[in-house]
Amino acid sequence: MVNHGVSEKLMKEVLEGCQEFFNLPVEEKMEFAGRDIWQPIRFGTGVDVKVEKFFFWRDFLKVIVHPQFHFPNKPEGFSEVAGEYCKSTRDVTTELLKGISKGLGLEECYIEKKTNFDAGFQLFAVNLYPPCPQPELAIGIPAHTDHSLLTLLIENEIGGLQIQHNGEWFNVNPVPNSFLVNTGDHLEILSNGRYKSVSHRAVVNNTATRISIAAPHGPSLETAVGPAPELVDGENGRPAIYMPMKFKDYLERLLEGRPCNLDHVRVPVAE
Ligand SMILES: O=C(O)CCC(=O)C(=O)O
Ligand SMILES: [Fe+2]
Repeated sequence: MVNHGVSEKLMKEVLEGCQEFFNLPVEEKMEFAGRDIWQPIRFGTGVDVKVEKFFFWRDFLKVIVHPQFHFPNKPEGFSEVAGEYCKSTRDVTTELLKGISKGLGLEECYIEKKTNFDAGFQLFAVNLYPPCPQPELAIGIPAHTDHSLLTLLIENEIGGLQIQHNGEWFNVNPVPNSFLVNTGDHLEILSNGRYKSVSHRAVVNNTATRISIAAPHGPSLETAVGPAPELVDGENGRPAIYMPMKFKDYLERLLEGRPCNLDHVRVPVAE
């Protein structure tokens, strides 16, 4: 997505801030280490975690930035830049959700209202993928779908993101100053399958460090989103294909590490 109104300067500054954060001494970053997904600021280093035959070749920083804004207090000035950036992605997402609501034949604020978006759960999730000597033996992030309604992603100019379409993987080439918008599980649920949650992954390379910042925007934690009744018509072959689940519970299921969380809420199809 281009012409989104977020300044090139802000995007550059936030990427630089992330680089400076990862450049901090390990001890300082480890102050934020943790496994609890509800910890507001969480740093992790995945380089030595073994998953089947592959290694997760990335470090990450995950921060809960909405409904309450949290942020590491270093490097200096990073929190202010990130605060402005998070607000900008929220504004862009709100506009997109309005357009999507209208496109589905619903009232403009439909998705915002149904998901209690004003109190929506938003993360600032940064991934740093260092060069990997044997990229074919590692993965940055394995195939997954995002839990959100929409995720806005920016990256430095090093490719690595791939999306799956009809069973095949395609490279997403970085377009400067653009957002890559991924549709997430909750848009698929709310639209009763009209929007598909995109399966994606990140691969690594042996030459350059890649940084990506994902901004997943979701419903409020207390809201259970189900298919919009307006988009369900059981008698005409469009039954509800998902069941509502409170977003907080949905996120907790992520801990089970299933590749596709939508399976938890799919309505079983009668034989
Ligand atoms: O690094 C990327 O491009 C993908 C990141 C991602 O999918 C995520 O953080 O959910
Ligand atoms: Fe993702």
